[in-house]
Parts: sequence; C-alpha cells; structure tokens
Amino acid sequence: MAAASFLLSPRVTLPLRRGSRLLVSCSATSPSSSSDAAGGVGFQGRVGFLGLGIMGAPMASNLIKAGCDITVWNRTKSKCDPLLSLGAKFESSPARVASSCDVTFAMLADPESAFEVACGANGAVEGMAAGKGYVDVSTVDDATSKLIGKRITSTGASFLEAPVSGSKKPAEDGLLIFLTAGDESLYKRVAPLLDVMGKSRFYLGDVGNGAAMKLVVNMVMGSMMVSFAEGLLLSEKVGLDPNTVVEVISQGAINAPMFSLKGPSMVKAAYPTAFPLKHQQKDLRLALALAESVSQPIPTAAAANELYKVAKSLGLADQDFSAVIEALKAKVQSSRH
Ligand SMILES: NC(=O)C1=CN([C@@H]2O[C@H](COP(=O)(O)OP(=O)(O)OC[C@H]3O[C@@H](n4cnc5c(N)ncnc54)[C@H](OP(=O)(O)O)[C@@H]3O)[C@@H](O)[C@H]2O)C=CC1
Ligand SMILES: O=CC(=O)O
Repeated sequence: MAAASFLLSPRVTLPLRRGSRLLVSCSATSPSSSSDAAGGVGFQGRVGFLGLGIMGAPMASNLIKAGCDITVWNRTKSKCDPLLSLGAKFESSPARVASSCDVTFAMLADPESAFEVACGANGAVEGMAAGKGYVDVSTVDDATSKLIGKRITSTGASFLEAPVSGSKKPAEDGLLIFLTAGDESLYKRVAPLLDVMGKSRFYLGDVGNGAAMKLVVNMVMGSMMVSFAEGLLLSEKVGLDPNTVVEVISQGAINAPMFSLKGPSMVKAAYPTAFPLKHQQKDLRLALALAESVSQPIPTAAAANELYKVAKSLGLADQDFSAVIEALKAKVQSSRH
C-alpha cells in the first residue's frame, strides 16, 4: 500500500510508514472517541495523575476542568494543592493512586524518576491489576519505557507510552501532540482524555517508538535553538539588530514558532522557564544514545549537547532551554582571557 497522508480535521491523522510496516494513528475526533460520558469527555472511570510539574499540573488541570474524576500525587505534596482546589482527590503514593483509579498518567522528569514512580517502593506497579491502564507521558528512552511497560503488564494491566510534543503553553491550552505506542486498546480507551489535553495524537506501534519519535523531535529542537542563539549573537557582533534578525527569520522559509516565541526575550537575556534546560540536555543525551545504538552519526546534535552541558555548569539548568545562549556568551569571554 502506498504511504498516504490525510488532513481530516484540526486534529491531524497521518498514516506513517516505517520499513514495510504501516503505522496508523487515529483522529481525535473519530466518532468512537468522544461524547457520551460524565463531564462530556467520553471516558468512564477514575483517572490518576502522577507528577505535577510544569507539564503535569496544567494537563491534570485540563482533565479536571473537562469534568474528569482525577486523583493526584506529587513527590512535593504542596504542588497538589492547586489541583485539589479545582476538585481533584489526593492519594499518598503512586501505588494508592493506581489502585484507586482505572487509568493512571505519569509525567515525570526523566528516566530515573519515571522508573522510580512506576516501579519503586510504593510505586504504581503495586496498585496495578488486570483491567487498569498506565500511560507514561514523560520523555524517557525506549529501554526505560520498555522496562516500565514490562513491569506494568506483568500485573495484568495495560501500558501505553505517550510522550508529548509542545511546551508549557500548549499544555495549558490543551494543544499538545501525543506520540503514543504500546497497547492499542488502551490507546483507544484513553483517546478522549488525550483529546482533552492535546490537539493531535499519533499511534506508532510497539513500545519504544513513541520514545524514539519524541527524542528525534527534541534532538532537532535542541540543535535548532543552538543555531538560533549563534545567529543572534553573530548578528549583534557585526552590528545588526538581533530583533530584526528575529523578524526576518519569522517571514522566511526557516520560520518556526519557537524563534518568534523565544527570540525577543533571548535578546533581552530573559529566560522564563517553559522547557527547563536540564530536560533539553537530557533529551539530547538520550537521543545521542539512541543514535549510537543504530550507528547513526548525529554530530550537530552532539555539539549542541556539549553547549547545554556548559549551560548547566553555569547554573542554568532550571532556566528555559533558550538560556543556552548564555553558554555561547561565556565561551566568548573565556576565549578572550
Ligand atoms: N516543560 C516542557 O516544555 C516539556 C517537558 N516535557 C517532558 O515532560 C517531563 C516533565 O517535564 P516538566 O513538567 O517540564 O518538568 P518539571 O521539572 O517541572 O517536573 C518534573 C516532575 O517530576 C517529578 N520528579 C522528579 N524527580 C522525581 C523523583 N525522583 N521521584 C518522584 N518524582 C520526581 C517532580 O516532582 P517535584 O515537584 O517533587 O520536584 C515533578 O512532578 C520531562 O520528561 C520533560 O522532558 C515534554 C514536553 C514539554
Ligand atoms: O519537550 C519539549 C517540547 O517543547 O516539546
């Protein structure tokens, strides 16, 4: 069958090919995905949410606002408070959330925390059982995702990895892009919930494909940001107004929302955190490992990763990833001495 793509609705459905295998995604507006249940969302049952950081909090908040029955847990308990004010319930561990809910989402920082929350002491696995589902929306590597999936499914429960593309604002606006893989019936079951939190969703087949897709996308994003930062600094050095560079880029073929969004504040050396720099560096590190596993050279991403590491060493880990420009400024200063 020839590879094809169809624009069905604002929620995009793209059948994709990888090798000889057709990878299918479903439209969020398909008749089976919405309408009849409590809150008008189309999902019957209790939903758990583990991890209420920059992304998890607005995602859970959107589910509550859509009328879902949400139970939350976060390592730092105080971050649950705004969600509890909106009507969420609280449980004292991931295991208790999982045992009291039909489906549990997890949005954790990195592979280590995703594994700990799922499989550690009082982890979600302890509350899982047949008929339940676990949806990990954290950005992790494929090996971690497969390990979590194996532990979850050993209880009889179903597992879906579903990392997201889109940052703090898309999370707040319910406009994330879900990159899912794993149990297809769980994917269909939680589709109405994904549609509350996102604008599109892709089902990519076996566990690992969602993680890999996310790492590829963020590898490109991390390198683009470094290139953009270099352009801003070079333009300034040769006497151009970097604001004009942002404007020129916004009108041409390399226009990307990221440049228009971050450029003006980067020019002012302000980096309000939407996507923490430490997470971008983590994604580059994981993308490099993924590339190495298939002997694919990614020298540009490798160079970008080094710059994010310098930025982290300058104390910028919790700033927005656009603060990587400060690492270039620091390099200039150190080469002067
Ligand atoms: N921000 C963004 O723009 C985007 C982020 N992502 C990805 O989503 C994930 C979450 O990102 P984001 O919300 O920005 O990150 P944050 O750093 O804001 O939140 C991280 C979450 O993980 C929890 N956590 C960290 N370590 C542990 C641990 N050892 N045990 C238990 N919980 C832990 C934190 O708990 P606590 O509150 O106690 O610290 C917090 O809930 C990451 O994988 C990131 O790469 C994906 C798309 C966009
Ligand atoms: O992972 C970050 C994003 O913006 O997507």
